[in-house]
Amino acid sequence: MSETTSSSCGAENSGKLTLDGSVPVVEITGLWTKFGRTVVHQDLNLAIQRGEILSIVGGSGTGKTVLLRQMLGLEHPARGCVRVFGEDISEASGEHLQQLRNHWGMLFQQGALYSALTVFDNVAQPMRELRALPEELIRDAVLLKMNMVGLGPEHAGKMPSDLSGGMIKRVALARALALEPKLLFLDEPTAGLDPDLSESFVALIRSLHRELGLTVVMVTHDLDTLFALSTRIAVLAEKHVIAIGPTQELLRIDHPFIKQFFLGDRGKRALEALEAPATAAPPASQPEH
Ligand SMILES: Nc1ncnc2c1ncn2[C@@H]1O[C@H](COP(=O)(O)OP(=O)(O)OP(=O)(O)O)[C@@H](O)[C@H]1O
Repeated sequence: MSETTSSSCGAENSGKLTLDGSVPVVEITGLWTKFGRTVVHQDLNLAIQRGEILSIVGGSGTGKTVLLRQMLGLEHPARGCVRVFGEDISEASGEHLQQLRNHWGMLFQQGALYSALTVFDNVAQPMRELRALPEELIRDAVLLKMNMVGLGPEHAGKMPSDLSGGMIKRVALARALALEPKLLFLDEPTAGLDPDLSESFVALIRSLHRELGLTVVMVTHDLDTLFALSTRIAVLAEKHVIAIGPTQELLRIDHPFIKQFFLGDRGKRALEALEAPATAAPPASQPEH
């Protein structure tokens, strides 16, 4: 747990979430995160607008995951303010915090499925936790979510240990979308996938983002995924966001990390691939076996 002193957004929570885009979906101002004497974030500012795919990049240990954890209310600011849907996340508790959580989905790096539950039960789990939905409705909703991520009903009874890496990601994504969130957090969404699976998963995220009008916050080291999906990229260095903007704008910034990250060999290759004519990627909804 990060060290907590005085987080402050300057005003009390209204108890109502602002989902209409009239305020940023996530708004971080003057954030400090500390672990003992280690300062991870220092006066960090970041605003994420409705509908964008905002990616956070930075060197190893620069605090990307901790920043995601701040947005999820899993870490506390030492100073500063983290608002999600207009509400101070560190002041939200109980039902209010649960209400906030119901409006976002999180895809963890390893998929993080419950190994003892079937595909169906994994996707159903957030709906069952609400304790308000009848089982017939859950059944239909689970099959719908599975279909959205390209998984047919024949996969419903499988256990996570029977699934390929790509299928695990799809099930985890279906679970993240179970409660029809407005905001989706992705932590290394394509880690561990081979290039073809990675490409089809990126296509899936892109089409769901468009169809569902999602706001997406992503951390990724994979430059192909980064360039293919991001509408804006926030660069974390020197304990704060040193630059934010679309890829082409960042390429013009004269900063050693940005130059090395975007215009190093890997960056150049990924940018060239992006500019090359699109190859025939499998349709996003194509079932995976
Ligand atoms: N619970 C914790 N206690 C103490 N220090 C922590 C804790 N969590 C993270 N840190 C430290 O905070 C810093 C940022 O960690 P974080 O995991 O956010 O980095 P990252 O940018 O995601 O790195 P990577 O790209 O390597 O995954 C690191 O120095 C890490 O050791």
